[in-house]
Amino acid sequence: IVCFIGRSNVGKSSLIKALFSLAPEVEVRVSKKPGHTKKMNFFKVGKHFTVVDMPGYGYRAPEDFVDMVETYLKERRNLKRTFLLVDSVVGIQKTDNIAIEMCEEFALPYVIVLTKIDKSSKGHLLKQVLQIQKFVNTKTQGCFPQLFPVSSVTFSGIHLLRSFIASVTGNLD
Ligand SMILES: Nc1nc2c(ncn2[C@@H]2O[C@H](COP(=O)(O)OP(=O)(O)OP(=O)(O)O)[C@@H](O)[C@H]2O)c(=O)[nH]1
Ligand SMILES: [Mg+2]
Repeated sequence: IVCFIGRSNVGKSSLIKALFSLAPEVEVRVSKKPGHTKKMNFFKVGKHFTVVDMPGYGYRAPEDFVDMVETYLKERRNLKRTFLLVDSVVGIQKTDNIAIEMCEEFALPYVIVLTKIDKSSKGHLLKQVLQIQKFVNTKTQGCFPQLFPVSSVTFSGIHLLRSFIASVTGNLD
């Protein structure tokens, strides 16, 4: 199992949709309104692999978010990796820090994915990437050292992330 967490509207559902665009049995709902995903959604991919789309935290998050998500992340034994999505336009926000602290506290192996890279200029993106990379290198323990910048609109970075997920879940063919 791998799961995707991040602030409301950061692009979790869109990313899952982009990653599994080749697997038509995976049907992901995306909405313009933040706070769209209210429950944890489980998508079975193949026989041995499940993806979890989590509700977003922050703005218009469901009230039981903390209970639902924290409890899940804390107790899930076969959770292979947690993908923590950060909006590349605005970088790491307060609520992202809370999620990062939660991953650190539960000693979850997690990976930071930068979303919506089509929205900012190359220069702005580079600045955010360097800043977040420095944060990862100096302030985190459980975070994978490489960032994955992606766009669900242009599909930039999607192939690499898909391969990474395949390798951590043992689904490489
Ligand atoms: N430009 C751009 N827009 C994106 C990208 N990914 C998502 N969006 C837009 O961002 C909005 C939110 O996307 P969702 O995938 O629903 O976000 P979410 O994180 O699942 O949101 P919640 O379910 O509310 O937590 C939608 O309007 C998407 O079209 C991207 O890579 N580039
Ligand atoms: Mg969603």
